[in-house]
Amino acid sequence: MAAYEEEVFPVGDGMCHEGGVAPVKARTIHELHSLQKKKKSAPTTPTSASAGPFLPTISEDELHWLQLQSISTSLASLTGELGPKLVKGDPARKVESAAPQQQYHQYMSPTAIPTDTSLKLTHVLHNLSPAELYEQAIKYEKGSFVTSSGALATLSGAKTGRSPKDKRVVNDEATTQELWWGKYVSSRGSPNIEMDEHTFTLNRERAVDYLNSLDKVFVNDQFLNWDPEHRIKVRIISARAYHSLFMHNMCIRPTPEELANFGEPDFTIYNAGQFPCNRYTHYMTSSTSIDLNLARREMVILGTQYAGEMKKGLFGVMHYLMPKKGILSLHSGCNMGKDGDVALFFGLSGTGKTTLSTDQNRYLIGDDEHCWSDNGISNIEGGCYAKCIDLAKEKEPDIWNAIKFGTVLENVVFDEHTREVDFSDRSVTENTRAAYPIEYIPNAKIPCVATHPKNIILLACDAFGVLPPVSKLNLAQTMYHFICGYTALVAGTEDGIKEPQATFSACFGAAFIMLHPTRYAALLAEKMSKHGATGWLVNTGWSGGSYGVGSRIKLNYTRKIIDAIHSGSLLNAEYKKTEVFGLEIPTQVDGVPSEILNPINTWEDKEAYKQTLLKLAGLFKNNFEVFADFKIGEDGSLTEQILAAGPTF
Ligand SMILES: Nc1ncnc2c1ncn2[C@@H]1O[C@H](COP(=O)(O)OP(=O)(O)OP(=O)(O)O)[C@@H](O)[C@H]1O
Ligand SMILES: O=C([O-])CC(=O)C(=O)O
Ligand SMILES: [Ca+2]
Ligand SMILES: [Mn+2]
Repeated sequence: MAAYEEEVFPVGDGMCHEGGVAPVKARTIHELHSLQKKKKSAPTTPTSASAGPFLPTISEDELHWLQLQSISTSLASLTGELGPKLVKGDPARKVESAAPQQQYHQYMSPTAIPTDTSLKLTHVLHNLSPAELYEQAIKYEKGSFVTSSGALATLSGAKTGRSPKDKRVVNDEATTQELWWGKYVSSRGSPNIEMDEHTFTLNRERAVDYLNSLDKVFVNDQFLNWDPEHRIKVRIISARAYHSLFMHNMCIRPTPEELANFGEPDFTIYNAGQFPCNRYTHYMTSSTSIDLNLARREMVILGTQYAGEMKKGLFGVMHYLMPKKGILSLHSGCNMGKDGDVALFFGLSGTGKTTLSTDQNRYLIGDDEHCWSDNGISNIEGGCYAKCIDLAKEKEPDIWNAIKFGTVLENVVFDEHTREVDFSDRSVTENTRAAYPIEYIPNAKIPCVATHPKNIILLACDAFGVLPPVSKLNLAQTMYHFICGYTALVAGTEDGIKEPQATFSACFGAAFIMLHPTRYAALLAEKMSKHGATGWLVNTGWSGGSYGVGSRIKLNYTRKIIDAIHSGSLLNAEYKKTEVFGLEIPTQVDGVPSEILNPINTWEDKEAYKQTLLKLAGLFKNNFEVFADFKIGEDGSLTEQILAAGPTF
């Protein structure tokens, strides 16, 4: 009581103090604000072994100067004009003090002629932290909100998925020989449609001009591939905080020391997604263009703001660079058991790579993109990209809990007042996504590397409902199904689609591969036999009938099947061979009703089952015809076996 009275009625200096606490140590509001911020540190991906203290060898001013010089060079036109005049920091923060020469950097070419662009200042927001990017997004980007769990909800605009038909690759002296070229996009064909160097330059100029016309650009300098021996330095220049935060989460984040020593990037993305390409430009068939120039090591994005375009664009680059070194790049998830057994999860979009590699009983190495080298497996990325349509806390607790501060939530719908997300709402798109740093999964293994895999799990979401929930594959069958890359989903949003749509996508990722599929297949066969890995085919799709009659296999059953693969118990189970596809199916799996293991048991109409099975077998046969002429590996001896591993009917 006495103490309380003393606070309210202070005695001593005779002045009236409010609350009696020590007064703030500032005399002006400006001074007060300057007290609020401490010296900044760069956000990083944690490394298990501490990198040691950051000991800069040059001053911070010099470092910023060098970084701006490098970025100005990236943004300079190829015509030899002046590069943009760059300054670090938010344009909303005034740069009044110090002489302008010390403030900005500009790329100078000897013959440079000033242009209006080269006279203005562009602010560079270089490797901002998630908090800074949140502020940028919320202040300046319509459709950006903090959700009740702290994630940043954003809209990707008109495009809510990738645009494979708008991808172009420069056909030059080197690539004309090396790449797997296609003329048009089909689900089974090559994704690489050519463009020439000149047209690339036109689109590059368009993107660079757009970016240089802005008051500010975001620049991310980051890494790909957790194997230090094969790491790639990437720079992403973009116009939206959403894009910068997405890549911050998805690529590997440098330590302050690594950022100081970053130097020049190995690959640069110019993301001018808000600005369309010019439809009158040669090779353009829409207002969207995603252009890859492997010689220049550059990618240009025009006319789409979907962030997955950057993620998968870089994946394509890895699919080119890695096989050149004998390293296999894989569209797969990866996790590791407590005893060190490693599993890969292959599968097309929506088949369960992220869901099944995120397992509370195992260490997560990565959910989507890996390399298999002589050193073992390494994740390419620093984050995960989970589908979140119908996400439920009980079924996928780790993914649910990862949707917190720092996570980008794309195209979800939320309560306007509470900001609670309704994961079942498909109003914007079916393809709602969460992008979060990998360390948001509690049992992620950092660094994200592992030994050679013991199990290779091929995931197919078979909406025809005729593939068994699990089958054991021999090497030839594994190769056959890897080359086929089958899945069949039902487009949930489109009216009237009752029939499942079969998709065959070579190597479970034809949209991203750069070389002929047999090149990757040969590497997989070589590595699987060398390291003695076992292949499995897991159907995460329909049971008890096709889509419309049956239902999707319970996630809980699929998890039990995966558990039995990991533990080794399924390897020693009793097997029966199926007709047509010749798949070895177990008679029993712990925690799974035995009758569902052979799909015919779950179909009421056995005749319909047989017809559907033959129909799917026919689709497999047609698809494989284009690969029948190719030899796999040096002597091609595996080719005959692979051809024989398909369905017979
Ligand atoms: N039995 C099942 N097994 C796996 N996933 C299931 C199952 N039943 C339903 N699902 C749902 O299917 C979806 C699988 O999506 P997931 O994000 O794992 O795809 P992905 O293979 O990682 O695709 P992408 O390459 O596009 O990221 C999830 O939404 C998951 O909840
Ligand atoms: O790239 C995307 O948009 C999502 C993804 O992982 C895939 O489709 O394989
Ligand atoms: Ca995924
Ligand atoms: Mn993917």
